[in-house]
Amino acid sequence: MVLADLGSRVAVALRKMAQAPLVDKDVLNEMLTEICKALLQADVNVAQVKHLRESIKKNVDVESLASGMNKRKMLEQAVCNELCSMLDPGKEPYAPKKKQANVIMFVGLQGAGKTTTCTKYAYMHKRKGFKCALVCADTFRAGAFDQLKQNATKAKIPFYGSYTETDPAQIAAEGTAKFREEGYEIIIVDTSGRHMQEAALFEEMQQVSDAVAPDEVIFVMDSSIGQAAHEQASAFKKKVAVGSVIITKLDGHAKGGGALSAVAATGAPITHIGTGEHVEDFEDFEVKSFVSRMLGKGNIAGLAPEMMKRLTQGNWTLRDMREQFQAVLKMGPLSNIMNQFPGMGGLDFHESGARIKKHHPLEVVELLDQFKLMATTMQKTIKKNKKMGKAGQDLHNMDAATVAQMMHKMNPQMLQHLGGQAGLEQMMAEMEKEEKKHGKGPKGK
Ligand SMILES: Nc1nc2c(ncn2[C@@H]2O[C@H](COP(=O)(O)OP(=O)(O)OP(=O)(O)O)[C@@H](O)[C@H]2O)c(=O)[nH]1
Repeated sequence: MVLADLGSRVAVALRKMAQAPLVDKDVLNEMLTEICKALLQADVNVAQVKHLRESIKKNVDVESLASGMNKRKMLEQAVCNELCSMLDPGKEPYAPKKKQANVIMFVGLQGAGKTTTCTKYAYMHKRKGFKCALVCADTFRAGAFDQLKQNATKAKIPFYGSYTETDPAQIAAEGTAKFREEGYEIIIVDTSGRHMQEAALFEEMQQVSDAVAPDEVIFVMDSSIGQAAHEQASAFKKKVAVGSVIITKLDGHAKGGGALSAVAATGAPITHIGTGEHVEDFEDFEVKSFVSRMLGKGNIAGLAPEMMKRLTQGNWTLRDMREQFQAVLKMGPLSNIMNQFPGMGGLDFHESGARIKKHHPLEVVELLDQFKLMATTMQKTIKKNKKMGKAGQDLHNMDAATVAQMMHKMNPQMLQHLGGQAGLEQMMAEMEKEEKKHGKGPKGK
């Protein structure tokens, strides 16, 4: 996802600033300009970027930075805090309660992923022990009921809908009443997608809301919506009481910044993110860990030091990989583990995890080859950079030819997932840091 690109661009700007011999107002301004440019290009709302810039300028004391040792850390923290406060409206989302009916209404633009997300939400809560049911109040899109029916059946969740009734408020009222009577705890009402220009549909959404009196309204937003996100989110908020937000399709190549900054328009917290088309591709959203993952501040040390050590030292054998995979599988979904690695936040390991579990020899070999290629390429480049380091050149200033050569060698899909050149550079820098920590760095460094 492009958000990983944003993270590495912010990290590059911070690093450049930390390397400056003297940090004065000009250097700070230059860094902020670069960060703001990156944020705008990721579709973060213009007003919010302006606010972030002003707030950092106000809160960071350039004089103390000039004499302090931890310039980069301090600024990184300031940027991190600002991004967190942008994503955190400081409000607790609605928490469904057991042993009572919680009616949750889903709203959003056409194609945002509401129907898919309704099932994901129901499935997640079902696994937490709630008795869940789905109501299809989308009479606008032909096939909407069939889609919900299909998803619900697959996830073994009861559903309600109609092929003949055309009034969505009527269906919603009937469905919720039926499930209330049957003692369901989470009753999810899926509504049709609409644009703010479609006044009649907005009216209809309000009628559905009046008919079911939801305990919570969830606004579902596609991460690729861009700068329009703010305006659309505000329009929904004006009509119904949006209590929380779910951002979908964060697995794709969307810039993401627009949807994230729309949180400010609704004043509602993001509770979950959609990361794929499958029912399990759904994660809880936690602001701090999301921002630090986005900025590439993963947690290698705490999670898989042995794995990283072997990779950076070049002792990466097929046997090692098999053992590592087995250990990793015990720890949870592979995507969760790999996302802890700086620079790997955008990699799609969902498929990989599924493939290992199947244990088909050919598929496992193909997967291992993919990793081996990456490990070898990284190792070679790190060695090359050690030489460059002796010649007074640093990894961070790796010449374009080296990067181009490396990009050429890598599987284009993997490269894309790594966030392109910027993501790759950042990952290499983090690996070099790890290597130094393990005492294998070039002499005198
Ligand atoms: N990659 C990816 N695709 C998703 C995600 N969520 C939904 N989709 C896909 O997005 C498309 C639209 O999703 P729907 O659930 O039909 O959207 P909707 O908001 O109900 O659509 P309307 O009823 O027309 O408003 C489908 O092809 C889904 O599979 C996600 O998190 N990642």
